[in-house]
This record gives sequence, structure tokens and C-alpha cells, in this order.
Amino acid sequence: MNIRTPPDNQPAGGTDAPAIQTRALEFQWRPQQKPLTFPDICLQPGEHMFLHGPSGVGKSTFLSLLSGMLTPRKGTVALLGTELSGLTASRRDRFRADHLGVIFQQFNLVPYLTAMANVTLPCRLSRLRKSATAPNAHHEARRLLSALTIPEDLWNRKVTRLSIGQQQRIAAARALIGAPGVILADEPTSALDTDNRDRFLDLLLNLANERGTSVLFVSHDHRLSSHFHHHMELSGGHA
Ligand SMILES: Nc1ncnc2c1ncn2[C@@H]1O[C@H](COP(=O)(O)OP(=O)(O)OP(=O)(O)O)[C@@H](O)[C@H]1O
Repeated sequence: MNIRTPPDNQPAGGTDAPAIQTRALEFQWRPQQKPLTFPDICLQPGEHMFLHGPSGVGKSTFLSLLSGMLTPRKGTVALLGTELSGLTASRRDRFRADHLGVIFQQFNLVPYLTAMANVTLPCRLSRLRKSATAPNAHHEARRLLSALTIPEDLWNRKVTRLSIGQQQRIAAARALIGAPGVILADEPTSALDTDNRDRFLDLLLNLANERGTSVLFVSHDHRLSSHFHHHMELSGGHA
């Protein structure tokens, strides 16, 4: 694979670069801890992967390595043909803003902002994602909020005054806006009942398909795996 660093504000990678590719990743939280090791993955653009494994095996750590929030002790992560370790911290931040949507367990929504302002936030942080929603990020946000069945009278309400299920869908809309190449989702359906979980996943993956976005989705609940092209089990291998 041709790994390169894109100039600022240019789409990363070539059309043939995998969305996510890892090699021989290891991470250690503390010097006395046995290193966590991770199987290699290669996910093509537009493909979706389900990552499953018992509590404590390293699923969240893996997502943090993929997002560049943590630096591996060994091995490499390339997103859309760009190797994260080849970027300075500020370029890595820019790369994340331009090309990555995240939906985490705690949603990480900005509590004092409305649903609409949370969804359009990536377009304020990334010119690339703003231009992908041109001429109007609010128009795209309205489309996503409607598709994710958030009633219109809630769009201008602060997110802290919404239900957990509604906040999860707001976080999904925020991850999808501006068509980033990759979405990383860490247990985003943990608070939903089975029907709502399946519905949420169908909506998320359909919207990702429209945009050609790859999704790596982590969950304890292996019943969800049938929604995905690929499955991977983390079994807690240590180096
Ligand atoms: N901040 C941290 N400092 C030290 N050790 C940590 C830290 N975060 C996680 N760990 C350890 O790293 C290992 C993997 O944790 P991680 O949170 O990645 O697992 P997980 O599979 O996502 O778990 P869960 O399904 O319960 O969320 C665990 O042994 C955990 O105790």
C-alpha cells in the first residue's frame, strides 16, 4: 500500500487506499502491564466491521489507537492511506476533524449546545467537511436529524434535555455530517432496547452507505453482528 501524508484540507489517500489498515499493533497502559496486542485489520472504503469481545479485552483501547488518541508501543495505523504516526500532533488533529466521525459510549456531545449546533460542529472545525455539506451545513444537518427520526421541535433544544436514545442519534448525525471516510463507534447502542438498537443500526449503516463511509462498530452484543460485512473477535492476546 502507498502510505502518504495528504496536504492540509485535501482528501486523504487514493481511491484504492483501505479505509482502515493496522499492522502488528501493541499498546501498554503501564510499564508493568503485559502489552495488549491486536489482530491486523484491513477495511476497504464503504465496508463495515463489527468488533466484539469480553469486557476489558481492549476494544476501547483499539479504537483510541485507530483514532490517533493513543500512540501504539509497536505497529502502525493507516486511515485512508495516511499513516497516523507520520503526522505531527496538529496535523493529526486536523486529519481527525476532516476524516473521522466518532460515536462513543458517553456520546461526547457539547452539553450547552443545541442538537443542531452539536450536529453542525464538525463543519465548524473542518473546512473539508463544511465544503462537503455546501452550500449549507444546516440543510444537511436537518436531513440527517430527520433520517434519524429526531422530531423537529427538538432540533433547537439543548442536548442535556433530550433522552439518551435521542442523544445517541444526535451523536450519530454529528459523526456522519460532511461524509468523513471513517466512523468509529464504541457501544453507541448500549442504552437502547433490542428494537431500537436494530433500527438505529439500520439507519446508521444506510446513511454511511449513502456517503461511502466505513464504520468500525464495537459492541458486547454479538447479536448485532449480522448487520456488518466483517466481524472480528478480540480475545485478549498478550505479547
Ligand atoms: N486509562 C487506563 N489506564 C490503565 N489501564 C487501562 C486504562 N484504560 C484501560 N485500561 C486497561 O486496559 C485493558 C483494556 O481496556 P479497554 O477499556 O480497552 O477494554 P474494553 O474491551 O473496551 O472493555 P469494556 O468492554 O469493559 O469497555 C483493561 O485491562 C483495562 O483495565
